[in-house]
Order: sequence, then structure tokens, then C-alpha cells
Amino acid sequence: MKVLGTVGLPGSGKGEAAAVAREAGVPVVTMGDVIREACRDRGLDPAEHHGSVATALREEEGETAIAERSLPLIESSLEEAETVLVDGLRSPAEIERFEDAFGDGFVLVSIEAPFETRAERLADRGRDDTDLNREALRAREERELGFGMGEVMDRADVTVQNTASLESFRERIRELLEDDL
Ligand SMILES: Nc1ncnc2c1ncn2[C@@H]1O[C@H](COP(=O)(O)OP(=O)(O)OP(=O)(O)O)[C@@H](O)[C@H]1O
Repeated sequence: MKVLGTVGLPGSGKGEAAAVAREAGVPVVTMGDVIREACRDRGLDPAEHHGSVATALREEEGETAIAERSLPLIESSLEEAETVLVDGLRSPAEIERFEDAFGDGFVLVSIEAPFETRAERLADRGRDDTDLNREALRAREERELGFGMGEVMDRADVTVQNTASLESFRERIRELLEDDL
């Protein structure tokens, strides 16, 4: 059993890593989807309220709120697959929760690239307005670092520098999914 968790600042390549996993038949649990679902439960539009609902969940249910809500999804995926990718850890408490649940089977991967590289890639992606706006990107980044993401990145088992070609990054992720770590 292997649960590969990813962490990384906006535009670092988490979505690409998740896409590589899906292509390899590895189930993906996206912690952001758990938040989007909580938004809908509260009758709020995820596009607008994603950040505030994430904060509210942590205030109401504790630092592990989103990890806790992700666990049943991970566990049911593990019934069908040997490896699962969990996209988007944010806080140290979440690492501890997953280490408790999966022991050495939990492997944390930090995906890293400099601000300028990420800003350019996001501008090319252009998924939404914040992708095009450097100030909004900085604000998003600060909010995420406020949840302790820097510490999560420092505690990763493996760091992947996503500074070269997309194909070489995808290859590195395929290796991490396949290798015994
Ligand atoms: N090595 C690379 N070379 C070129 N483009 C890349 C590389 N890695 C990722 N990209 C592109 O950069 C953009 C951002 O990557 P991705 O969507 O995976 O980031 P993310 O970490 O999921 O960001 P967010 O948290 O904002 O969703 C995407 O369009 C992706 O295809």
C-alpha cells in the first residue's frame, strides 16, 4: 500500500502529477474537492468561497478537518488499488493524520518551482482570473503559507524540482508512483 501525498505552491505542478496518476490508473483523491463539496453543502459557490470554507472547516472541526473528510475516500480507493495519490496537502496536522492512518505507506512529495516560473505557467494555463494576476497569485500563496504549507514542504520525503520540461516532470512522477519508496 502506498499513499503518495503532494504539496506545492500554486502552479507548481500538482494538477499535472494528478493527471499522470490517473493516466497510470492510480486513483486520485483531491483535497480541494472535499472543500468544494463542503461549499455546496453550505449552499456557497466554490469558485468564490473555497478559501473561506477551508478556513471555517479548520476552525469548526480542527486542523485535520479536511484530512479527516478525505480519509474515507482514500480508504475506499485502497480497496481497489495498491497506490493512491492525494492531491494538495496544506498543513502539518494533515501530515500527522495521514502518517497515523497509513504509517510508512504515506509518502509526501513536495513539488517546487520558483515564483516567476509558476507565474508564467499559470498565465499560459489561464484557467481563471487569478492565473493571470500576479498580485492575486501572491495573495493566494500567502494564504496557503498561512496554513503552514512551508513547513509541510520542508517535511516532505521527496522533493521534485519542476523546473525543466513537462515531459521530464511527468516521467519523474511516473517513477515515484511505480518505485518502492
Ligand atoms: N515542467 C513544466 N513545463 C511546462 N509547463 C508546466 C510544467 N509543469 C507544469 N506545467 C503547466 O503549468 C500549469 C500549472 O501546473 P498545474 O496546473 O499542475 O499546477 P498546480 O500545482 O495544480 O496549481 P494550482 O494549485 O494553481 O491548481 C499547467 O498548465 C501545467 O500544464
